[in-house]
Amino acid sequence: MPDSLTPHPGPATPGDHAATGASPASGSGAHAGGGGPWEGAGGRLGGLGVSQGRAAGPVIRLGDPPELPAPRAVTDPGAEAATAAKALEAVAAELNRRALAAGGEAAEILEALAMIAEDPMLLEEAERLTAEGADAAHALDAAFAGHREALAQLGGYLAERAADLDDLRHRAVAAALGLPMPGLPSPGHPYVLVATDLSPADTAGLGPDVVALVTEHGGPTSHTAILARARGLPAVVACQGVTGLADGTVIGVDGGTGEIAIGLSERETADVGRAEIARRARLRTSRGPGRTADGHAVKLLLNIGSAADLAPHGAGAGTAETGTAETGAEGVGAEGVGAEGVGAEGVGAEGVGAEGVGLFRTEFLFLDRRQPPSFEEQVAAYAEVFGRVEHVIVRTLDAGTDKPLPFLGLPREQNPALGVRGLRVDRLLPEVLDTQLDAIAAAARQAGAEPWVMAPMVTTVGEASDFARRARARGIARVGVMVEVPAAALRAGRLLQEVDFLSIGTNDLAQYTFAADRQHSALADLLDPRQPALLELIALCAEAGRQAGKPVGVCGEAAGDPLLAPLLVGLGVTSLSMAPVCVPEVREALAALTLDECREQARAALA
Ligand SMILES: C=C(OP(=O)(O)O)C(=O)O
Ligand SMILES: [Mg+2]
Repeated sequence: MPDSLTPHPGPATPGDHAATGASPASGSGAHAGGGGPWEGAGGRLGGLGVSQGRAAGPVIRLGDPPELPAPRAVTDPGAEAATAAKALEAVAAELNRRALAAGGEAAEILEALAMIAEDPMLLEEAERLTAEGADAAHALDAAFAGHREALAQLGGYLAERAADLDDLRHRAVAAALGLPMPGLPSPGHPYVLVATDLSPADTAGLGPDVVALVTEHGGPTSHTAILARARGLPAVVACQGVTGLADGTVIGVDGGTGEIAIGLSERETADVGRAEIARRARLRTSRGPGRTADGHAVKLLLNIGSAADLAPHGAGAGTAETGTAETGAEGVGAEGVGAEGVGAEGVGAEGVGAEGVGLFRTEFLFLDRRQPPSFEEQVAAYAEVFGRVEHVIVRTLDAGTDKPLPFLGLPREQNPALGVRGLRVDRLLPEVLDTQLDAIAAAARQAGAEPWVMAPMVTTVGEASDFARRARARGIARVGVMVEVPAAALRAGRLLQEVDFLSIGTNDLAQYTFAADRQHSALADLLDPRQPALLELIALCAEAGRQAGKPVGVCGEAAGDPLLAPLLVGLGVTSLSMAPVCVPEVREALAALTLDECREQARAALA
C-alpha cells in the first residue's frame, strides 16, 4: 500500500535561509556525493561539517591575538588598575555597539559577552593582581586565565565556552596595551573566514562578505556551529591544519561532509556559486519520496500534534507530482493518493510533500484541560487526521514529566522522568489507554483509514505484547512501539516478535542512555545524537528490523537533521519522521549520497 501525503507546490521552504547565495563567490551544497564539484589542485583537508551548503572563496585568517610583552616594573598600581578597568569597559562598549548593529540572536550573544566583560569578579581579580605588582595587561591575562581554567575543568559544553573567554581576553589585553582590538577582517570582497577558533562575538558579527567558516577547533554544539546553522552559512569545525593555509588561497568548503578542497580555479569557484544558487532553488520546490542517490527508499514522514499542523485542507491546489519508476513499492506519487489520501486537490503537509505522518503526538489533545477529552472528541480529532493523510502513525498518550496531565491525578514523584510516564500510566489507569484505542479504531473506520498505532516509553517485551494484544483486539492491523529506553533497544529483536514496527525516539533515548535530562542545556554535549553509544543502540534496532523484515524508523529530532539523516540511513533505519520544515533539506541530503556512502558515514561515526 502506498503511503503518502500528496506532494504539491508549496511556499518557499526554510531551506532557503542564507545570504551565501547572494554572493558571487558563494557556494553550493549540491551534495553530489563523495567528492565535491572541484579538483582543488592544492589537495584536501577534512573536518566536521556542521552547517550544510558549499561555498568557495579566498581564505582570510582571523587576526592573531595580541602578543603579551614581558612584564613591566610597576610604580603606580592604582594607575594599572585603572587601565585594566578602562580596558574591560572598552571591550564591553565595543561588544554592545556591535550588538546594536547586529540585532536578533546575534545581539543577544554579543550582549551576554559584554556582561561577562563587565563582571565585577573579573575586575576585582585584575585589581588584586595589580596591587600585587602586575601591570594591567598581565593582570587581565591572569584574571581571564583563572576564569577559563574553572570553565575548562567543568568539561563538555562548558569547556566549549572557554573559547568565549579567550576572545574577551584578547580584546581586553589589546585594549590595555593600546593596540587595535582584534576582530573580523572587512576586505570588501567575499571570503572564507578561517580561524583557530571563532568566538561567538566574531561569529555573531559576521558580515555578508563571509561565505563560509572553517575553524581548527570547535565542536557540534559550539556557538560557531549553532550560529552558522542559524544563518545557513556553510561551516566546518575541527579542521586540522586549516590555519596553515596562506591568506588568499582559494578553497572550497563543504559544510555537509566537512571536506575542504584547496586551490580552486576561477571556473570551479564560479561553478560552486552557481550550484549553491541552484540548490537553494531546488530546496524551495523539493518534492518526491525520500531516497538515496542510488534509489534506496527511506520514507520522509512528519511529526504533528494535530490536524492543524497539516496545511489547511484544499490549500495546495493542483499539480501533484507523479511517482516515478524508481520510487518503488513504498514510494509516493499521484498514484499513492487514493480516496483515503489527502484528497484530489493535493494538500501536502506544509507543502513539503512528505510521505505521511510518522508521529502523531496525541497528548496535545489532552493538554491544558480539566477533564480528559471525551471518546467522541477523540474520534473526531483522530478521524480528521486519518481522513487527510493516508499513512499515519498515531502514538498513544505520552503523559508525564514535561507533559503533565493534572486530570489524571497521578501521584507526585521525586523523579518524574524515571516514573510513571508514557505507557506506564496504563499501570494505574488502564481505562485511559482502552478508551484511546477504542477511539483510534472508531476514527479509522470512520475515515476508511488504516492507521498504524504505537506506544511511548515501552521498556519490556511484556509491555509490548500486552499493548499489541489490546490494539489488535480492536482491529488495528499495524502495531508498534517506540524505542526510547535503552532496555527496549537492547531487546529490539525480541520486541519485533510482538509488534510490526519500531520507531526510535532519539530525544528520550539519548536522555535515558546518557542519564542526562533532555531539557538541561548544560548537558547538551551528552545529548548529542552523534554520541556513538546512542548510534549503537539505533544500529541494534535497525539490524533487528532487517532480520525481522519489519520497518524501524526514527522520529526524534535527530531525524530532521540533514547532517545526521544519512548516517541514520547508513545504520539501517527505514524512515525518518521530522518537523515539516526539515523535510526538504533531509530529502536533499539523502539524494546526494549512495547507500554505501551513508553506511560509510555510519561506520565512521560508530568508530
Ligand atoms: C519523539 C520522541 O518523543 P517526544 O519528543 O514526544 O518525547 C522522542 O523522545 O524522541
Ligand atoms: Mg519521547
